[in-house]
Amino acid sequence: MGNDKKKDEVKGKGKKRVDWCQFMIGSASSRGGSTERSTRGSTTTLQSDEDNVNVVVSQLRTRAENKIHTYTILNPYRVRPLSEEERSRGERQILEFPGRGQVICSSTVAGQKPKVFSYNVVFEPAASQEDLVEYSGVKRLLEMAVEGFSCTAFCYGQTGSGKTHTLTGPPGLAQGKPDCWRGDVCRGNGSPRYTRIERGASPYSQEHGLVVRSFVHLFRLIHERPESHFVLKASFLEIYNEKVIDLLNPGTARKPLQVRWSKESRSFYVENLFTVDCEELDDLFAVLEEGMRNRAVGAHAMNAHSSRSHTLLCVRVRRDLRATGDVTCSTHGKINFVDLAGSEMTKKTHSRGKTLEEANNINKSLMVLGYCIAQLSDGKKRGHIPYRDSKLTKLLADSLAGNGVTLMIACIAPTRSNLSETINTLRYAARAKKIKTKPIVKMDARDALIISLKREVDALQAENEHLRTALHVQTDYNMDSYSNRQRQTPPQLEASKLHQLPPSELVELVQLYMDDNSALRKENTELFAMRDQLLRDQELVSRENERLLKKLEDVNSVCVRSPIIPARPTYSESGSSEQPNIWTNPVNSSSNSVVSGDS
Ligand SMILES: Nc1ncnc2c1ncn2[C@@H]1O[C@H](COP(=O)(O)OP(=O)(O)OP(=O)(O)O)[C@@H](O)[C@H]1O
Repeated sequence: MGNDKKKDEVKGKGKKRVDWCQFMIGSASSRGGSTERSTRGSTTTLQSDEDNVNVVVSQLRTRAENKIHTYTILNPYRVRPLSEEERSRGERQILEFPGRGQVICSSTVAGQKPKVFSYNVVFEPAASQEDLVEYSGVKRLLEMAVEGFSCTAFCYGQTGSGKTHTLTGPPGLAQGKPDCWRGDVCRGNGSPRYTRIERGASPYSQEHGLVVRSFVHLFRLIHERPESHFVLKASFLEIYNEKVIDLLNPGTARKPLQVRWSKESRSFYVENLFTVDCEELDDLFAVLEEGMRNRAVGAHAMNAHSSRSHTLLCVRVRRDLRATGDVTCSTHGKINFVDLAGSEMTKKTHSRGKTLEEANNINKSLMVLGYCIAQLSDGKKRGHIPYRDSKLTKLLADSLAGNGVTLMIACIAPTRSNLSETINTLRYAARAKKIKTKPIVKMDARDALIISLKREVDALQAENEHLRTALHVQTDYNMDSYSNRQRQTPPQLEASKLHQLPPSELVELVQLYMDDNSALRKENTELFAMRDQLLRDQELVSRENERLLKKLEDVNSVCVRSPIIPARPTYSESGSSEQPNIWTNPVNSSSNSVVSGDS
């Protein structure tokens, strides 16, 4: 009851935004052509050749969809522009972008060589939020979530490097107009530096980040699949000082939620986390708005609106679709958006008191994440992975090494004063690039079983059709041969007339019955032998069918999304004698040999 009221409260907050959402959808699609300009045009904001980007995305497509089961984590990185404050201090951008996904960090020590890092996708300071959505691979991630994969997009990097900006835009945008901050105390912690965002109408903004744009794209994908029924549920939590707090139910700040291990799904989950059914795009916006308003934000020397917690916004996508015939199955995909709190050098941020405690907790959990990434990326001597050492790594375990697909966006600041943190982030990213995950579609065990049984039944029906055809020919032939060659059916007499027959005719009749009986017994033995032979043949056919079905499934799974191969293999037409028919019973020849043996 309380939950329902809360759901209505959260969802109701998004309702008045209908115009904004519709406008967003219209605007986003109408702007589709302009992205080309930003990658190829004179400004060259996205510093990577398009082919490179496409290679990344198509690798993801081929591997995940064809269930080849290894996938390298995508990790583009984004360099934020110099801030006004940095400019006023006379700081300069020290990163160079020579092209082909390279970034050069000039050394601060005289005579030392500059460090060169190389990536698939680099977003230079002038890259727009739209570029990020178009070329980071997040659209592909959303498609995969709709198809039933577990996907995660997260931003990491030092404090003030632009993680929150990349995910949700400038401070306050996801909740209302930017820069509409008040001096309210957030979450009653007594610190005047903690601010609460004033709500207000938020018109469409170019500054909206990955999350809002992803929501719009997600709904577009759903509308493009009218054959399926979708159910979306969203949750939003934060990990603040190693405590899990439900951002849609901030009362949990007093009684943090527990992270538990599920034996069934073999992953960690948050107990009693509030989830909201999202039937409309507005509902998702409402979840984002509510969560962003409740998250812990603070100020320190390096960022006036610094996130003091890690947040995880999860949208679960259940898809009910007709699998084969009248069987419906459900896939369970999800997309997580994770905004990590930034690593901090407390000397630089001048953290004290509460901010210092937060910084220590943030740094500790990021250090555990770093260990996990280092272990996972070391393919050969992969040892114990310390997921259990922090709440963050417990909740990201599945994204990092499980059955998920992950996009890690490394955010970096361009100035000399941040060089050592920048190099750390780039090293982190280089390690993360080596991690492999094994994406699989999540499906109900019951649904998966029904589908496989249905397939088996279809295959057996086809097989039986073959066998029935083959058996008809043999049975008719054999019955004919018996009646022609061996059996002389005795005349049918009524029992009452038997005693009227003369003894000689009676002897003859008994003889006839004895012959017929022995012929039938012989026929019976031969039919049994034939039945055994057919059972053996059937066994062979079944095995062959199983093999062919497996092959067919393999071929199908390889072809199903390939742009060059038709979605389904074309079976050879019945009239064509050149190509072997995939359904031809390979044991026909052995069945025939039974027949020829008999004749
Ligand atoms: N690409 C960008 N374009 C314009 N401004 C940006 C960009 N990236 C970041 N900024 C600005 O830089 C400031 C710091 O960014 P942001 O708060 O997103 O950093 P952060 O990495 O999330 O920091 P923290 O870890 O402390 O939360 C913000 O004012 C933000 O609007």
